[in-house]
Amino acid sequence: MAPRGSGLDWRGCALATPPGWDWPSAGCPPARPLDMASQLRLRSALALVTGAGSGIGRAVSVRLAKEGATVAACDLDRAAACETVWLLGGQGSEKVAPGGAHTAFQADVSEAGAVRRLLEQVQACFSRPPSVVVSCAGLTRDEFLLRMSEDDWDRVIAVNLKGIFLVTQAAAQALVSSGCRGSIINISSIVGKVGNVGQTNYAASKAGVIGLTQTAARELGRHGIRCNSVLPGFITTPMTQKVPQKVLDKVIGMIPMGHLGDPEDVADAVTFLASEDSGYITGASVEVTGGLFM
Ligand SMILES: CCCCCCCCCCCCCC(=O)CC(=O)SCCNC(=O)CCNC(=O)[C@H](O)C(C)(C)COP(=O)(O)OP(=O)(O)OC[C@H]1O[C@@H](n2cnc3c(N)ncnc32)[C@H](O)[C@@H]1OP(=O)(O)O
Ligand SMILES: NC(=O)C1=CN([C@@H]2O[C@H](COP(=O)(O)OP(=O)(O)OC[C@H]3O[C@@H](n4cnc5c(N)ncnc54)[C@H](O)[C@@H]3O)[C@@H](O)[C@H]2O)C=CC1
Repeated sequence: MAPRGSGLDWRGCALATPPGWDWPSAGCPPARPLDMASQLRLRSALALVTGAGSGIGRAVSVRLAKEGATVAACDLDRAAACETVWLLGGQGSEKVAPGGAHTAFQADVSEAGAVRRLLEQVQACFSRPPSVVVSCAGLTRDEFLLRMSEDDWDRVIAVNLKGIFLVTQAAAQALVSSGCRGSIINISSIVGKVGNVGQTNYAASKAGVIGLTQTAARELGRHGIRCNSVLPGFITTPMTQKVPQKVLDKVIGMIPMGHLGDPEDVADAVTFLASEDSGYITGASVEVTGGLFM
């Protein structure tokens, strides 16, 4: 906590003051009463993160935990989810998880039964539904339209769109039946807004996520459940490693901020939407793109 009269705000950032100005200790503006506990915007939250085993989902898990949330880290890849929990300092897997510890779960979000079991396991482990739900699980199967297979279309839609439908529905059902408020954040993509060569399947799935989330926001607002989409641009993760270098070189030149984003850039936006700092925001699409395709 910044001492009174230090010219620093409640976060310890320098206040914009005229040169030579010295905050009179009695006269400085009331800093937001802040102790360590109130710095933790999510200290009472249970957060379910899908796709938590890599890239953006892992960064989201780390950031939410830093803000005090208990994280249920879910991934198709159990080992990757456990590695994320280890990074958070948690011990468990759903078999031995002590209540409250960060915990790893395995599920294929494209399968209805797996998602139903996931929400059952999370509630059995923590005796409550997750009040923060972040759907990061996703994949690409890029190909030109003229050559794209039905399987490439089906798998991308199943994971990226149906998976978010299943997780959003199961989480909302648990929250509504328990009378709990919540914040659901679905990871779309700027591709869902503008399309992209080689991604008819992926673009359709991500555009669908936006419409799904806006509709969920309309239906769930009355229950105190907010639903928002985040639309990242090119973010450095294993997913973008597959992009041909010549395409990557071209797109970097199109980004007003001149560089690719990091998973932590997305995690910061997600954490804002998860917290009460965004308490009157629902149905929004938040672009984290460095200005690409603004
Ligand atoms: C003028 C360039 C503008 C680039 C704009 C790109 C904007 C993308 C923003 C995305 C931000 C969010 C990303 C996200 O949500 C996470 C992801 O989805 S990461 C994966 C993104 N995927 C792609 O961008 C597709 C990349 N392309 C490919 O994987 C392969 O090209 C493909 C499998 C589709 C076909 O492979 P192949 O048959 O081997 O053809 P080439 O690779 O040789 O390409 C032929 C030709 O087409 C050009 N090209 C390919 N992809 C793109 C593209 N996305 N945008 C523009 N041009 C593309 C490629 O450069 C070649 O051009 P030549 O002039 O013939 O060299
Ligand atoms: N990296 C980027 O530039 C961008 C990524 N996104 C989106 O962000 C999300 C996370 O992507 P990244 O972290 O970059 O990718 P990533 O490939 O690093 O991580 C994706 C994670 O999802 C998991 N997953 C895949 N299919 C699953 C399934 N059926 N069930 C459960 N988990 C599954 C994978 O195991 C992996 O751990 C995705 O939805 C992606 O579409 C959106 C815009 C840009």
